[in-house]
Amino acid sequence: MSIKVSKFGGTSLASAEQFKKVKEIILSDESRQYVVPSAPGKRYSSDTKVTDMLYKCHQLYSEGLDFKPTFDIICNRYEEIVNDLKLGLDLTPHFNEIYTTIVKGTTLDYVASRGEYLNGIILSELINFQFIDAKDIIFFNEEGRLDLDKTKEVMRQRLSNTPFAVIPGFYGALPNGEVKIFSRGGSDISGAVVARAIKAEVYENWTDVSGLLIADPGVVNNPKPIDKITYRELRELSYMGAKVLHEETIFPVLEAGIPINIRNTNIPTDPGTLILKHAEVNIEKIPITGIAGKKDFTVIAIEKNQMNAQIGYVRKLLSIFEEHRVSFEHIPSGIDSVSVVVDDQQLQNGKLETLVKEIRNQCCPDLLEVHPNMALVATVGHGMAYRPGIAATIFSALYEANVNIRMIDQGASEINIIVGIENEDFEKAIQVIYKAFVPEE
Ligand SMILES: Nc1ncnc2c1ncn2[C@@H]1O[C@H](COP(=O)(O)OP(=O)(O)O)[C@@H](O)[C@H]1O
Ligand SMILES: N[C@@H](CC(=O)OP(=O)(O)O)C(=O)O
Repeated sequence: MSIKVSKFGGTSLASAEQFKKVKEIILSDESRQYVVPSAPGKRYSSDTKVTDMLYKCHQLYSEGLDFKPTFDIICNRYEEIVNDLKLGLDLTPHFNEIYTTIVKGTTLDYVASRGEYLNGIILSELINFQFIDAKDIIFFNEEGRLDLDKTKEVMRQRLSNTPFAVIPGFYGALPNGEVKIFSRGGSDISGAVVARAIKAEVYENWTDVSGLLIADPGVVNNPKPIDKITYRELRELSYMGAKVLHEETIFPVLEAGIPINIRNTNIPTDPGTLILKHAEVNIEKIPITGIAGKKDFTVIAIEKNQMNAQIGYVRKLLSIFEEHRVSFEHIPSGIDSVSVVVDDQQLQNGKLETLVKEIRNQCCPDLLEVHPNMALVATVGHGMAYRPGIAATIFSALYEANVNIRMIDQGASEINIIVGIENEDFEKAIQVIYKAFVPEE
């Protein structure tokens, strides 16, 4: 029988009202056997996610400050949900255990994971599915990377005896049994792991939008949804900032070819977006699949006469980044020039100054310039390889909007054109590229 794995994001489980919608969705289709919840997210734009409050509790405790008021707000949020759902569930023993574990000096991962843990307990009670703690079936190795083989084996065994279960997202266990979380937004990965282990027919990812949209709805007004998209296009878009799915979500399901279906909890009749190995490209209609971007990068630009003839020059340059454990996003290059694009988060605490000094010493460039406050905008789509003029359309749209392009990079895959622009031009750039490709209704 075909089985669906359904992950519900924080916005889908932010209040009792949202829990009721989730219950209806799950119980309306009995193939929805495994459910992966996130922690309660924002109920309105100025609200705070429970996960953020849990991080805050850990931070306050670590600084020797009183975390009880923040902890109480978290407990009240869960109690409100339980009361409004009229569940005869007493979460007090769980709250007490979490509180005393924090006071004993536990890890950030344990504290952050409790949002999903508590939501899992509530949801399992509401829909009458068994609760399975993710730490018993999702495993990380010593280095903190997901151990998919062990996870698949243990999870398959466990789920074969449990036809209907709720498995909290976002965390698993290290070999020593300690809780370990994925990076932020990682419940998406938990859902993909469960789907892979049981070879689900589909991995449903329920959120607050009707699928992946051509651009971020916070930047473009009412962007069109994408019906179908390939795993690779999704990977490019989510890596470049389309935050509806965690950028690593595709890896567990990729090889097995399990489709991902992004759906809207608030409008469950909408078909959403299907993410597949191959998707037909209708380049006549809209020749691109999506646009995404991120702010806050720095470009370190280097010029050296006859760089192309100096064997090992770029290797020497990149080894400086490696030595200082700084990863880079792109390295666009010319004959006598090369630029290294780095996320600002990698350059804090004096790292930028150290890198610049080392590059000057070891690579003796003719010119070294640092361009801060850069944003990257990626226009993605398989159709690009088949239709000329895509780059020209992007560049003329940006030119007409007076956006200064500082860097251009087209990966070897030909499904992605990335431009580097000033942070302040970020929104405008996405809006004009969208307008250039998507015909108005
Ligand atoms: N290209 C895009 N398509 C759809 N949503 C996007 C896109 N870019 C950014 N988003 C944002 O992602 C949000 C959903 O992701 P997230 O807040 O993590 O949801 P959840 O809580 O369900 O996991 C949407 O509300 C939307 O604002
Ligand atoms: N609650 C975690 C994990 C997660 O995936 O959440 P969401 O599904 O709401 O993005 C976070 O905020 O990072």
